[in-house]
Amino acid sequence: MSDNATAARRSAIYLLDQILGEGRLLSECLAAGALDRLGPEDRARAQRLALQTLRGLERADRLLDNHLNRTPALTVHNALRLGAVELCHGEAAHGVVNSMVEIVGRSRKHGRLKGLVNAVLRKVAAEGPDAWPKMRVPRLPEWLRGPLIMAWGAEAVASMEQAHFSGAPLDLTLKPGASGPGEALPTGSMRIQDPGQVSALPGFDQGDWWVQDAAAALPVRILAPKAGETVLDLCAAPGGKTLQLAAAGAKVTALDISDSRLERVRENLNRTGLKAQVIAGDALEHQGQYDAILLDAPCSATGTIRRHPDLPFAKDGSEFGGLIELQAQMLAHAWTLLKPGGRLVYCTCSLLPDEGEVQIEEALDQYPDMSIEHEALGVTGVDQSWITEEGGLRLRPDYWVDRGGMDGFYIACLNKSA
Ligand SMILES: C[S@@+](CC[C@H](N)C(=O)[O-])C[C@H]1O[C@@H](n2cnc3c(N)ncnc32)[C@H](O)[C@@H]1O
Repeated sequence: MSDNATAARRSAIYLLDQILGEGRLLSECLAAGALDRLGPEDRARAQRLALQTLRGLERADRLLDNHLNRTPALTVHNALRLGAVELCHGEAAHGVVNSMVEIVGRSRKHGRLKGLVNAVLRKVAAEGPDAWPKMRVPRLPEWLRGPLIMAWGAEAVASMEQAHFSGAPLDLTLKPGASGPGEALPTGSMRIQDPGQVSALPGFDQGDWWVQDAAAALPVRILAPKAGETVLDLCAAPGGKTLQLAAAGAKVTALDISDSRLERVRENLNRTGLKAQVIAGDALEHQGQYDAILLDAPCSATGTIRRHPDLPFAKDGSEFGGLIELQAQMLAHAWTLLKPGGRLVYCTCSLLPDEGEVQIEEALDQYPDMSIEHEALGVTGVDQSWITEEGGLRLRPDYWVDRGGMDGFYIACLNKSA
């Protein structure tokens, strides 16, 4: 057992404690420096272990429940969960068990439970790997499952859960004229199933491409920015869509309320050699007049659970009402910034109709100068069956299932009468 492997496991358990105990997102833990003590390889390993454990948490708990009389303290439970998941993914039993026994044994508070950890994990090592593939696909928590079944039906939600459990490949958006690694998807993105270290892929240093889910690349393809147009990217960070707008030759204003997240936009612009005016500010206070606007509004992010399996555990849906209200306010203000005859793409990486279809239905009722631009959805690779009644695009994680799915998104292109 290497010290590094144990260090990565200890950090993975810390992440699980934060996510499952404190309701913090993985991204928040990372921003707070949770893995700063580790080298790049162990940092990647700790994240991978935590995410893998969250994807398989329901199965791990079922296996562990057979051998636990009562639920142990959270951090010990998380060590057992991580151990169970690793064992069921084929990791060598002695390495996993010894590592978890060492980690728990060193804890001043829980050290006496190392015997329990040893005994339980040995039992899981004996029976878990056979049982694992026969267990049901882990389900979303009820606070999210219920509304999604109401919206899409039980069968669709089961398919989404399968997609969440499978995780996500890496998608890239190419700079116009550049080439990049991977398999070309129907919409033009490139897909790599097992990418390894992203910065080591060909073309990264040259800025030939950037990481962006294939679904997340569609809003800008639908907006179809033209060279020289003034385009406002109202919620820009970390900047995948800003890069697409800039690469099309538009004069881009990239605004976001979070200066720290805008740092990522600046880094991405530098690496790719693309240009945009970057502004830290509140979308609701911004002024100006633009030919086109992209409003990628803050949302529940429930469309990104394939990549962020921490989300259903860290959240409970209590902030959704506030987000839905904010989206409506942002759309109202963005509409005042759009020149007559201009177009606005509204999108959210959400699976909830209240953050997508319903927002646009209500806006179309409310604004006499707003209409849907149906032709905008005629983008290469867009399946006609994804088009919704009001004329938007509904993307789901269980679409393109044979290729590895896509993020859930809602996208609509709105025209302002001249
Ligand atoms: C869905 S993310 C945007 C993703 C981005 N468009 C991309 O493609 O990389 C939503 C963003 O909205 C920003 N945001 C939240 N409230 C805001 C506000 N009042 N004004 C401007 N930006 C805001 C968040 O900081 C976050 O970066």
